[in-house]
Amino acid sequence: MKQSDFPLSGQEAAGVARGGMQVSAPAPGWLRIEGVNKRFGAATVLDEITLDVRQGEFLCLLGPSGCGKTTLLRIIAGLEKQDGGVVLMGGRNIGVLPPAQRDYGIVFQSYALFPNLTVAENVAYALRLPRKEKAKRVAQLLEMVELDGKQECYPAQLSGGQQQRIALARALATSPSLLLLDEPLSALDAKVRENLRQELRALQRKLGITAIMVTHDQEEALAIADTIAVMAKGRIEQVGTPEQVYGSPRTRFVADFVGSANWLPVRLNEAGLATVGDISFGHDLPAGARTALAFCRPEDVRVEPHWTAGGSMTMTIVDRVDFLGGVRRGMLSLCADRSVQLIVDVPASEPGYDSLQPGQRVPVSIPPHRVRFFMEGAA
Ligand SMILES: Nc1ncnc2c1ncn2[C@@H]1O[C@H](COP(=O)(O)OP(=O)(O)OP(=O)(O)O)[C@@H](O)[C@H]1O
Repeated sequence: MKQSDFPLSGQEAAGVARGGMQVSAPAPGWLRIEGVNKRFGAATVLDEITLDVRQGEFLCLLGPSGCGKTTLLRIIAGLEKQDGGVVLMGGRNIGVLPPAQRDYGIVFQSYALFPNLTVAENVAYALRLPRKEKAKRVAQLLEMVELDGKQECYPAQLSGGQQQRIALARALATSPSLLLLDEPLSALDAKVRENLRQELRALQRKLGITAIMVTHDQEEALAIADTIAVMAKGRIEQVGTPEQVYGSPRTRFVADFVGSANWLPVRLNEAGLATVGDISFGHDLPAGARTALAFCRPEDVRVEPHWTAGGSMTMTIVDRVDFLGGVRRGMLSLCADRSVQLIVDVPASEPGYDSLQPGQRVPVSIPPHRVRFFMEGAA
């Protein structure tokens, strides 16, 4: 990663200016992916991926279409062969084993159930047990996914959400150590998707199983994961908790992909303070830098009831207001420089904000401690 990819604020900025961040190496995970590469023809799809997953952790691989998430999951599963690097599970090099000898269950977006087999036969597919024990285990698994009584149904007789629960029961049938999930909720409608997401998380916690889920949906990843690995163009941009990747993105890509972002072009004024238009953030930029991009989230911007000149407050013009349910999203521009735009989220239920109208002038403030600086031109 280039030095300029790091956001710069306070101590961090000082650290970078002194010649690079001091990052202590994390302890290797229970599942360790080390230096994994993959090419398809001339295209590099995975570029030196290194990732550690703790036992019992729920990790989401999050990124836009084509960034290599599914390929990485398939390499862990042994459904695709890496060109370089290793995959270790509990210290064992599973990267050289065929899929059947790796200890995992997998769920795909398309359910991948056998249409000509009953629910019970689908769930029991991988079970090598005597008949009676098999029936008992199937009943137990169906109870676990709240589909007891559906043993004799065929997949086509079930809803999408129910079919995905069956696929989950089948993946868990042999009590694997690892659960791999490839966009398992993408084909479902919003309400079913949200319910199943919560149930999946509750079940994963209850069983204590390690889970890796591929998704391109940042809201889903934020809601379900212990840890998110944000990917772009075959590389990992950041690994962190949902709070870390949302609140302290390390690259501009992560800031833009996980949630909405405000980017304000700041420059040093004569007093050495970072300013944009008539706002001053009261921060020094990193040594040597005269310009940077100030980043903050829409909910960090405050619409103020009264105008006070100076500091982190500025007068803006409301260009547009969208009602998004829980929040109203205002698109504003600075009166001092109309080319600088701000996205502002205000709680829809708060009195006063429902009267925000296009063309209106409103004072807003951006608390300096909510702002992070990125070098201009960084990825
Ligand atoms: N078997 C294959 N042969 C050739 N190219 C492939 C193959 N599988 C994947 N790719 C290419 O590799 C890149 C990464 O694909 P991958 O499916 O891993 O991405 P992804 O992040 O999971 O995206 P999506 O969410 O769209 O599936 C894409 O450009 C894809 O077209």
